[in-house]
Amino acid sequence: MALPESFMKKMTALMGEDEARTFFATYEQDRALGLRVNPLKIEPEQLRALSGFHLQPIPFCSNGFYYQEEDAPGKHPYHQAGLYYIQEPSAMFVADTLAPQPGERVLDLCAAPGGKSTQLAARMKNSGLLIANEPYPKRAKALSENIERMGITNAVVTNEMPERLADYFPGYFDKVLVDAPCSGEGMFRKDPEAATYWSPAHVAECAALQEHILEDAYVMLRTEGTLVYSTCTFAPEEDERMIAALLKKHPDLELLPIEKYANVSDGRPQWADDEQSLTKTARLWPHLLRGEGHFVAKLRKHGSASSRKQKNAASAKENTLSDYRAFEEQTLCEKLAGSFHWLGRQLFLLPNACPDLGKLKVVRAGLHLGEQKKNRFEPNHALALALLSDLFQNQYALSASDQRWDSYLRGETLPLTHARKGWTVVTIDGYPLGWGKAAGGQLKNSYPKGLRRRGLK
Ligand SMILES: C[S@@+](CC[C@H](N)C(=O)[O-])C[C@H]1O[C@@H](n2cnc3c(N)ncnc32)[C@H](O)[C@@H]1O
Repeated sequence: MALPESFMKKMTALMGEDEARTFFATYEQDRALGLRVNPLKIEPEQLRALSGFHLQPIPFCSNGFYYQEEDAPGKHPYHQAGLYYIQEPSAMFVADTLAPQPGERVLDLCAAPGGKSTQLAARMKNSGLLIANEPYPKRAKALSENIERMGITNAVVTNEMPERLADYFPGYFDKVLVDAPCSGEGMFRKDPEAATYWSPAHVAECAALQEHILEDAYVMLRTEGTLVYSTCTFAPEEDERMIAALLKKHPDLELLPIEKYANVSDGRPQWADDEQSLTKTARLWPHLLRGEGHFVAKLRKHGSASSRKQKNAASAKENTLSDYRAFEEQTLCEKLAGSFHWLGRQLFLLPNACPDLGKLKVVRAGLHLGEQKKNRFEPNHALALALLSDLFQNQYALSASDQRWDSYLRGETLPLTHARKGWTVVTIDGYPLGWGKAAGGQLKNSYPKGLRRRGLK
């Protein structure tokens, strides 16, 4: 592929001719394709056995696998069931570096379309609070759909600028990820268009934006909290130099070592201020491993953090839940417990100890249970995707070898062989795909209109 000339000159000056030649040669090779198995729903061996995909472990990411183009996992109904997330292999290294634990408060500040958020939530085992934020509304919607598909229940998706969140959540988070908007040099193979709008000026603009975002992230970190900063670019201005400047500005930040294995490399201090501790940062290079370019830095904040007293979000009163409870009794095998919360007529089950979300623009608040209609409750798609199939009383079982799944995902009505009525979950080899409503010998299709046929044929 054609690379911008000034990019090639710059990389040659940085790397030296020999390394630059090997590096540029990767642009003539096919990129590696990756998917990450969703441990909230399935184990890798089960997926391999069920799907027949040609999966090979990605050595630098737990649950990450290379697949072959012919597997076409994006067109498979298991994708719609949230059994995996298709993700660039090197990008999978980042969330494991932050390593969030169940029960923690975690912020993913630049989160769309959700590769890293869904990986963080899986590591948190749906326990604790993940705020997944994206300032662009359309991208926030895509993020929210991916959170839903993967069956994540502990995430609040917000659509805010970082500075507004920083006013709201000073000193609040145990862990913060800034997967920054960047000049994308590491993705030229995946997204050749990115190479066409590359320029030195764009690198400088990105660096200026990243500096602001990092400042807001710093404010939101509690004392002894951990920050991970990542980009998918090679530009030192956005990588080592960004971290060198951040450390100078905030001497209470400590750069932490990142464990390097499987050809993940050290950052390059000689491209910044020669501060040797920058070797603790990590670089993933396409000529050294099977994946695109990435940079990752991990830091701890030792200084004090100002904080704001946070109220918890108000719980709905039980007497407002009667239609939901009637639906639950007829449809689910268990009563759901926790903090129920109304946003207008939409009912959510909030993550534990969810803060009051006040005037923030919230796209999703935990598990979206459904909508209050006149005298009845209608379930949301998210509820079907968040529970395991044995928690639903009525199931319509499909298999990947039976093309009726295609009709279902296209929004068609399915025939029934029994007279049972009511909300029914449609499954694919035992994994929920969505809702249907049984009546008059048919299963009416409730697969969301906006998702129909997406990624299919
Ligand atoms: C590298 S992408 C994030 C990818 C995502 N973390 C994932 O793994 O799927 C950077 C994101 O930052 C968003 N962004 C752009 N400007 C921003 C800003 N000022 N503050 C926060 N995020 C911003 C972009 O819209 C984009 O979705």
